[in-house]
Amino acid sequence: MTKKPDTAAETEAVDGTTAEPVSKPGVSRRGLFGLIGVGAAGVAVGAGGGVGAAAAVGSFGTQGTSRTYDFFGTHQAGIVTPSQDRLHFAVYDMAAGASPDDLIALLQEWSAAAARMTQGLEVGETGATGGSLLAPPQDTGEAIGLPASGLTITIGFGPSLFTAADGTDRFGLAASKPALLEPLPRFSGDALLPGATGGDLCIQACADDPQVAVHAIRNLSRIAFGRAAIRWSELGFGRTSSTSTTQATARNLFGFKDGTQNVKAEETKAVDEHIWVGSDDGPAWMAGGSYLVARKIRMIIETWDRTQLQEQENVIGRDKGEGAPLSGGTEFTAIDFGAKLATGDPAVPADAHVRLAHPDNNGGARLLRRGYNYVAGNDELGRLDAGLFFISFQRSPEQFITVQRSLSSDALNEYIKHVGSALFAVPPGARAGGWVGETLFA
Ligand SMILES: C=CC1=C(C)c2cc3[nH]c(cc4nc(cc5[nH]c(cc1n2)c(C)c5CCC(=O)O)C(CCC(=O)O)=C4C)c(C)c3C=C
Ligand SMILES: [Fe+2]
Repeated sequence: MTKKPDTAAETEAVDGTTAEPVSKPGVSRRGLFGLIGVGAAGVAVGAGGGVGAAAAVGSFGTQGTSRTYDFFGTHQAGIVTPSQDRLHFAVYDMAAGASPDDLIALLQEWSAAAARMTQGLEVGETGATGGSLLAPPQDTGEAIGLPASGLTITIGFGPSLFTAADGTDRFGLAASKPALLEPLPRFSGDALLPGATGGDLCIQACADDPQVAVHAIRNLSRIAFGRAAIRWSELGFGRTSSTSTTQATARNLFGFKDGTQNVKAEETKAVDEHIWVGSDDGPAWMAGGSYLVARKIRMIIETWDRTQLQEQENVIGRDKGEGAPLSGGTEFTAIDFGAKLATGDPAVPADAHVRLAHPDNNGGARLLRRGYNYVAGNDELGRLDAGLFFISFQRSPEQFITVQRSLSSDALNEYIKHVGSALFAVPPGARAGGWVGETLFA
């Protein structure tokens, strides 16, 4: 298997934010911390500011894994940022009795810690080992020696943060709730589990090193202690979408190229039209933000693996090797939905996934998909508990709802089961030194 090299680190920013991918060889937490500790002259370490210092690197080497993305910017990083290899996605519920001030303080502390971790710095000034021997360290320490690894941290607000299930306005936010921020409707075939559904807040941590992503969620959860606790979380590997034309298309667990027709960061007009909330969309605090849909989709791997190749290709509507549409051409050839086989049947079947998901079939709706594979061992029958942790960003939840409704007759449904679901409003990025959610509380 050959893969195009990932050149994102060498390209200019595709994020539409200040979150430029910057390759900084040789910068690791241990090295930075050492430099900070001795007050190294000329080394800028402001929150979100990169540090250009040479130091020992962790076990993952320098190239590719040392890239950094600014936490601060017009939009939050982790949306049009070239999708990293790994995900740790965590959903939190606020503690019973938590006050509006607790929520504000939490968002401020999360933002400050995120700004440091995304630059490859430890949480807190004294980090994992520089503080008092009589106090718990500020940082948990498992990322010492590891570079930033392209870490992005993206924070979102669930419907229940604004109005609890019992109608309570716990944080005085009910009047600020976006009209469309409601739990997603029930879709045909949904088999949702409470342990992978809903929640007050989400954090999407993506990185090219799983330990860096897990370290981020662990430390943010630790900061939340007493104010919010994890409701459910998911680990993902092997990005199933490319979000930049600089990236090769990856494959999902069914072995198909996934993300070919994704919205890509370089399509700036499409990104503005389909992904970022506009200033006239309302509410004002969401301008520059987006909506995140998470769907945990179990894939019935064993059934799929016993299915003929031709059937697999008909289900998707593309060939398995090249990823080309069944109407002909190569991977990026536009699909010709009118093309017919010699038999007179459509080349791309009426119930093929790509036909039903295509914007032409959905009033022009497009999504920025940013999902990951997951494998959580096996079930009691020895079947893989595996699938796609689907994430999409869109300007309005309606875009996802339209496409998902269209997929009710998808041939793929025989091989998948939606077991988790959540929707979050992702506010715009924070100004330098500010915090995510500041516009909501302004
Ligand atoms: C509601 C949105 C979508 C869900 C849920 C979804 C699940 C899902 N998809 C695949 C595999 C593929 N999807 C592909 C394309 C594709 N999928 C969606 C949306 C959802 N997919 C869209 C909008 C598109 C693009 C359609 C187009 O414009 O042509 C493809 C083809 C390659 C590609 O273009 O990305 C594959 C393969 C699985 C396995 C899955 C659930 C487990
Ligand atoms: Fe799909």
